[in-house]
Amino acid sequence: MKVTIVGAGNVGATCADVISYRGIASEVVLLDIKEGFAEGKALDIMQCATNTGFNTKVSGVTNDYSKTANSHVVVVTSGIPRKPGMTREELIGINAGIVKSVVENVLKYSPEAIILMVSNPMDTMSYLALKSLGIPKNRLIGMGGALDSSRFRTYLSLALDRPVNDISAMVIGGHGDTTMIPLTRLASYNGIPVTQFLSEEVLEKVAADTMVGGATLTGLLGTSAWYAPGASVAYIVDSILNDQKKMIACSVYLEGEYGQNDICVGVPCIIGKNGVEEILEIDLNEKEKALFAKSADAVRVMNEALKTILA
Ligand SMILES: NC(=O)C1=CN([C@@H]2O[C@H](COP(=O)(O)OP(=O)(O)OC[C@H]3O[C@@H](n4cnc5c(N)ncnc54)[C@H](O)[C@@H]3O)[C@@H](O)[C@H]2O)C=CC1
Ligand SMILES: O=C([O-])CC(=O)C(=O)O
Repeated sequence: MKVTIVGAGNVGATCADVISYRGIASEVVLLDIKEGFAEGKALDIMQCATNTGFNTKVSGVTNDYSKTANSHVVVVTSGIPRKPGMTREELIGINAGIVKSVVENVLKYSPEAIILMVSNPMDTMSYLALKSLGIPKNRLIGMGGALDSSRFRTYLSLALDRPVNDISAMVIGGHGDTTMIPLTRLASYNGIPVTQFLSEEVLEKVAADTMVGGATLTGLLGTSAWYAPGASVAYIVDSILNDQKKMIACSVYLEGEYGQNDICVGVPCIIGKNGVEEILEIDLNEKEKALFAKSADAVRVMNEALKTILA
């Protein structure tokens, strides 16, 4: 199976690395506009093969979309990342134009591909890609909830001082500092609600830390994170290519689910060989429903901004 990753920067190269060493795809193509950059990253990753034991073929190209032909999955990481003090939403002016031209080129050579959107502001970039390409909605997946949920689980694990893989928890809503909704009420430690172990005050701090998880890392690193984002993309690609039907919170197009229409925002989905195979409508309480509606409103404001930016 072939995976193309557009943007060979921090996130794109990490995706290629994780997908390769875990043997998720047989072929990975990295594409970037910077001359020679994707070629260099691909060679470097390929030269890990003997010492980490994978056989994935990794290649890099400078802006030559013909080399991406017939990809099963295309991951879009092209665009600028934020700097400390910025929001993801501030990236829209530059990233909207990049994402639009990238996905149009991608589709020319891989008309059946499932597109995995990473570039920020991710919910709006997902909406932009879906609307400008007119592809079926099951083929457009925005990556945000997988990462936000892994951060939520990490902070819960630190608060509980228990192994992270014993913890189950999910973040839905927009992929923004103020739009994420960590579902604390439903988080569990081996099936036992975490509310039995952690005080309300601690849980509130865990939720707040999760929401600004990306901003915290941006402050520490000077640019946004890449290891966990790359691993989160690989997790979704694995579920698609190996038809694992994992339940993953992803930004997908809603038509009535959760009371929302004509928007891409994070909800629990079943991800398999057809991309988004099902949207799960879980029971939210009144407070969670109100947060979800507010989150969707904020994403909608960004979607509206596309009209002026791309005019
Ligand atoms: N959805 C999510 O959870 C996450 C989203 N992101 C977003 O992913 C994007 C990439 O982040 P990084 O990899 O850290 O940035 P980066 O700057 O390291 O890499 C971006 C790459 O895109 C390339 N690029 C720019 N325009 C292009 C075009 N037209 N065609 C092909 N390549 C092009 C650049 O040359 C650069 O190599 C950012 O928008 C960032 O905000 C980052 C982490 C998580
Ligand atoms: O924080 C950022 O700008 C990048 C991102 O989306 C994340 O790491 O969650």
